[in-house]
Amino acid sequence: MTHMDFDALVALLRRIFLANGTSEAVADILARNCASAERDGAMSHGLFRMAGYVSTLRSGWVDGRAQPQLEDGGASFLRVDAANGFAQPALAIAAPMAIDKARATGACVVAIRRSHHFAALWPDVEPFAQQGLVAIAMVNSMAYVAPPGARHPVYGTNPLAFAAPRADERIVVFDQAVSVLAHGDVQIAARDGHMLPADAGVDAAGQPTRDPQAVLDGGALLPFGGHKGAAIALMIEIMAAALTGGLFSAEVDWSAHPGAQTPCTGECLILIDPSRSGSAVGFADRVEQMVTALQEAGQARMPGDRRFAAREKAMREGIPVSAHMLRQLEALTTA
Ligand SMILES: NC(=O)C1=CN([C@@H]2O[C@H](COP(=O)(O)OP(=O)(O)OC[C@H]3O[C@@H](n4cnc5c(N)ncnc54)[C@H](OP(=O)(O)O)[C@@H]3O)[C@@H](O)[C@H]2O)C=CC1
Ligand SMILES: O=C(O)C1=NCCCC1
Repeated sequence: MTHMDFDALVALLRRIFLANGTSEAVADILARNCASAERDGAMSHGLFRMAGYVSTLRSGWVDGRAQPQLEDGGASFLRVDAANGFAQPALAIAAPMAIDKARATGACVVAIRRSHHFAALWPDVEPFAQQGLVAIAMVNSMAYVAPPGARHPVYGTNPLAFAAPRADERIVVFDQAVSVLAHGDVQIAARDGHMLPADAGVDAAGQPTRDPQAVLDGGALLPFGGHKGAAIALMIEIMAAALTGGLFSAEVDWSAHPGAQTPCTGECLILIDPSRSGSAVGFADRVEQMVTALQEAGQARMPGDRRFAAREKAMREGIPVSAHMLRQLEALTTA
C-alpha cells in the first residue's frame, strides 16, 4: 500500500482520461472528481470506477470531447445540452451564470440533459454551499431499482445531494442513493465476497437475496424505506429526466456499445440564495441551531462528518492506494 499525495493522484487519473480520448478540460474535471471521491472514502465512486470510465470511453458510448451548450431558459432557469458528454463539465460551464441568476432572482434551476454521471454527487453541490447558497442536485442513472410490487427494475439508484451553509464557513451536506446500497457497492461486495444487508435486493425471480451476484445477474436493488424511497426515486426521474429533456433510467440502451457503463440521462440542480428569505436571524446561524439541537439530542454523527474527517486525514497523510490498484491504473494510461 502506498499513500499518494492528492495532486499526484489527480495527475495520474488525468493521464488516464487523456490517453483514452477526453479533452484536457474534461480530464481535469473528472480526474479531480474521482480522486476527491477516493480521498473522502467514497469508494463506490473513487478509483474503483476508473476501469468503467475507460471501457465506456473506448466503447464510443460517451463523447469525452463533447462541448456542452448553455441555453438561457429565463430569469431563474438554465438549460445545458451536455451533447452526450459527462455531466460535470456541463455543470462547470453553467455554474457561474447559475450563481448570478440565483443571487439576482433568489433561485436558479439548472437542467442538464444528454449527460453521463458516473460519480459521487456531493462535488456537484458542495462548492455552492461554500459560496453561501443552498444546493440540491438529482441524477437518474439506469434501471437497477424495482419499486415495491414491480416485476422488474424501473428506477435508477438515483442519488440526491443537498448542501447548505452553516456558521463559521462550515457546510452541511448529504449525498445518498435512493437504493439501500449504491450499485457500485453491490459490485464491490461481489468482488470482495461480502453479503448484502437483508433488505437490499432481490434475485431474478424477485426473491429477497443477500447475494450480490444474484442482484447483478438479473435481480434488482430495492429502494430504502419501501414506498417512501420509491417516491423519491420517482421525483428524481421526473426532475432529472422529464424536466431536463434527458432519458428515464429505464430508457438507457447501450446494447450497441459493449463496455459502456455510464448512464446517459440528466441532472437537475436547484440553487437557492438564502439571504432572500428575509429572516431576521441569519440563515447559517439557523442551520447551526438545528445542528446543535441534533447534537444535544444525542446524534453523534452528522451526514458529511465521516467524509470531511476522511478528507482531512488523506490531505495530511496521503490517499491509500493498493499496489494492485496502482498497477491497474498505470495499465489504463496506455490506450
Ligand atoms: N452517479 C450516480 O448515478 C450514482 C452515484 N451514487 C453515489 O454513491 C455514493 C454512495 O451513496 P450511498 O451508498 O447512498 O451513501 P451512504 O449510504 O454511504 O451515505 C449517505 C449519506 O448518509 C450519511 N451517513 C451515513 N451513515 C450515517 C450515520 N450513521 N449518521 C449520519 N449520517 C450518515 C453519509 O455521510 P458521510 O458521507 O459523511 O458518510 C451520506 O451523506 C454517493 O456519493 C452517491 O452520489 C449513488 C448512486 C448512483
Ligand atoms: O453506484 C451506482 O449506483 C451508480 N453509479 C454510477 C452510475 C450508475 C449507478
